[in-house]
Amino acid sequence: MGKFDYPHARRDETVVDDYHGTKIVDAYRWLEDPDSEETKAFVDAQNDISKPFLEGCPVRKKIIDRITEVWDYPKYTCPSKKGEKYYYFHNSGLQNQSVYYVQDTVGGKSTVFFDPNKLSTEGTIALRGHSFTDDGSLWAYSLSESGSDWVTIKFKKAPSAEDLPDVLKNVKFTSMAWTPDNDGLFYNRYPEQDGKADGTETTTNLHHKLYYHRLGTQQSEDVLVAEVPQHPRWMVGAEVSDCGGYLLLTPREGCEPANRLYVVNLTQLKGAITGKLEYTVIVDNFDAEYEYISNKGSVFTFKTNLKAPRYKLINIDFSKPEPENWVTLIDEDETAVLEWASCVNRDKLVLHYLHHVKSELFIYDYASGSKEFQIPLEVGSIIGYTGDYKDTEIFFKFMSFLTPGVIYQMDMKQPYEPKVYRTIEVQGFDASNFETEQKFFPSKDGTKIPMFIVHKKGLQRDGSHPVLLYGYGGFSVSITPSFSPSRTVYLQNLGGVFAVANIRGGNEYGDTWHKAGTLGNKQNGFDDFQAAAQFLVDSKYTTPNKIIINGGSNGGLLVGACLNQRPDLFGAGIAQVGVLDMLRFHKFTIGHAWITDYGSSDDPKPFQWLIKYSPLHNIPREPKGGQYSSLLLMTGDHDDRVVPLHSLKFIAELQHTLGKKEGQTNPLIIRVDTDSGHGAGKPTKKVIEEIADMYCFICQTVGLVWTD
Ligand SMILES: O=C([C@@H]1CCCN1C(=O)CCCN1C(=O)NC(c2ccccc2)(c2ccccc2)C1=O)N1CCCC1
Repeated sequence: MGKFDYPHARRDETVVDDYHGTKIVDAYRWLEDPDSEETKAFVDAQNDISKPFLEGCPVRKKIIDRITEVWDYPKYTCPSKKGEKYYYFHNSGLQNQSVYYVQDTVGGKSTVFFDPNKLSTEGTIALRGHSFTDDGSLWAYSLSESGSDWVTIKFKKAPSAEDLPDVLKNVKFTSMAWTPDNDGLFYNRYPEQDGKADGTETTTNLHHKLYYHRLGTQQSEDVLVAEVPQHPRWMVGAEVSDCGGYLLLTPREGCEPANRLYVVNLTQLKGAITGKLEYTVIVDNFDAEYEYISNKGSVFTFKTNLKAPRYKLINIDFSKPEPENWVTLIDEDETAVLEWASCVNRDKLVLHYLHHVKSELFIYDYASGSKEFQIPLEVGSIIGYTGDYKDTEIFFKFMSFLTPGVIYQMDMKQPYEPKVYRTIEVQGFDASNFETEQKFFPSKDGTKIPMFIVHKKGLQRDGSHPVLLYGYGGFSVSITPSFSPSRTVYLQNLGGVFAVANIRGGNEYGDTWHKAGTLGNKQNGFDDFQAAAQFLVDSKYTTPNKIIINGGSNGGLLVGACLNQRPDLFGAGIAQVGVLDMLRFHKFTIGHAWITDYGSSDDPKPFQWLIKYSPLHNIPREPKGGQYSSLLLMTGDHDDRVVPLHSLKFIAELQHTLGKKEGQTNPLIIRVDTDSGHGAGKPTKKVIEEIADMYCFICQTVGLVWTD
């Protein structure tokens, strides 16, 4: 590998911050301005290096053609009943966005209800959220452009799909809760801000507010119904109860599984909604999360982690809301984590548990909280579910590393008999040639960590195989088995082994597991991931120079931190839309919401945690093993979840520190895509291009060999 002639980037070492007495230089602070000519020139210069390198892959065309071929299979979601009709999303294979269909009966003739592909030539306008009225006669939907978190809410009649003229702008992280009379919708928006609000800006998002929009009026007439001016970071979620009688307000401060709980009795709300809503306080602390499931009159059921880190269901009677009157309906399980619950047919509950990272699905009697039935499942994940408190049927979608998808239908009457409604198939992929193992390995502190390993059957454990090791490790996000068509190309044609380490910080074993990978414990997750790699080496799957670590978002931080700490353990890393400047992340867009997992450098103790692992501030001058691993950073110009400046500053610092060293022959490059964001809603064309570039990168750095 020839050495790279990295672009020159101005270093301004006069930019020095004082963190509680510690001086920290921030030499690439100027890269925090996405609109400066200097930053744009830096991005172009970086793409001028990465693009030729990625396109130089000798098997690039084979990779693109095979990923495209294997991707081109029909995809479906579970049908869901709204009013008298059934709706489902379907992608014929390579459509940039899935299309929303409506039909009279399940499996009957269907027509297009909404096709986002018609809204833009490149498919960069995506459906981000949507909400039907309880009777299915109206549909509110939110659209995002180029991957930004900013959305525009629009409305249609259902099932006719006739457009309504209402348009709501400046909306982000929004609830969409209809009032029972279909009069209007509760939604969230931020105050107007100076400058751009298209996803390329870095402006911080504060003062999330709840408004009520009456259908048929202008947004300027919308009523501000709730705000928390004294807590600008708080976000005010809202939900209307199944019965339509209550509005639940659930303020949160960021991403912690914890919220306050206020309630408004909508039936007592005389006349129209004209101003701030009077609410009753049920919970006024962040000790736990309370997620609404359903209610019977004033008795409300919530999923909570209150003294139950693996979650449980409780009943709160709003006529006597004091905690001493709260009743546990379904207690916390000793090992499995309650992930979600749903009321169906008014008298049943469907509960989804994660048991050693595998899905379990149960039917409970709502009134008594007694378990009635366990739905038999293969080893894998339930990744889709539809059901309604007033309907008698449910649909659920099963997926695993080697199962593209199976949708089941089940009626809520005994004897419970789930029936296969639809099997999703991928032409040319024969799952019987592969196998999935689940292993448990000890981390640095002895904690047992689960890991899934997927590979061709009959694999010789001779240390010769490349391993793509994926991780996340934060924000109570569990990484469960899922099918990826492009991964079959890596397994089949590149002879790779794929592994997912369920490191601490996720929700795999409940909130204890989450907390064990956050704040002052964040290094536990990095230790877990490094131990995963060591386990794969010791078990003779691979050798360090054949391990590629990959993660996105918080997983991008994982990759950056682990490469800094153990460049000798990893041949390559791919960090997508990563959080890499841990001292300044909270200053941009919604970054302040992550303080719940990371802490803030504004406070002395969290500063001490952060400075120890922040990727930007811990690049090794003399990397263990002789050189830094091959690194590909990926980001997009409209990523306003994790702003691109993280990746720009990190690659600049890396190339400055290591790029000129004789021994640094591994590439240190970045790919900055345009009209692209954090990931949600990314058009299929861009998804395939991104994955192809990733495979081209690992082919050329770790030395994968293509076999047809
Ligand atoms: O993107 C992220 C993290 C991961 C999970 C969502 N997220 C976010 O940054 C989501 C940002 C907006 N947001 C909150 O700050 N709280 C959420 C929420 C979402 C998921 C989990 C917990 C809270 C919320 C607000 C109001 C009502 C309901 C929910 C929400 O949507 N990161 C990027 C890098 C580090 C973390």
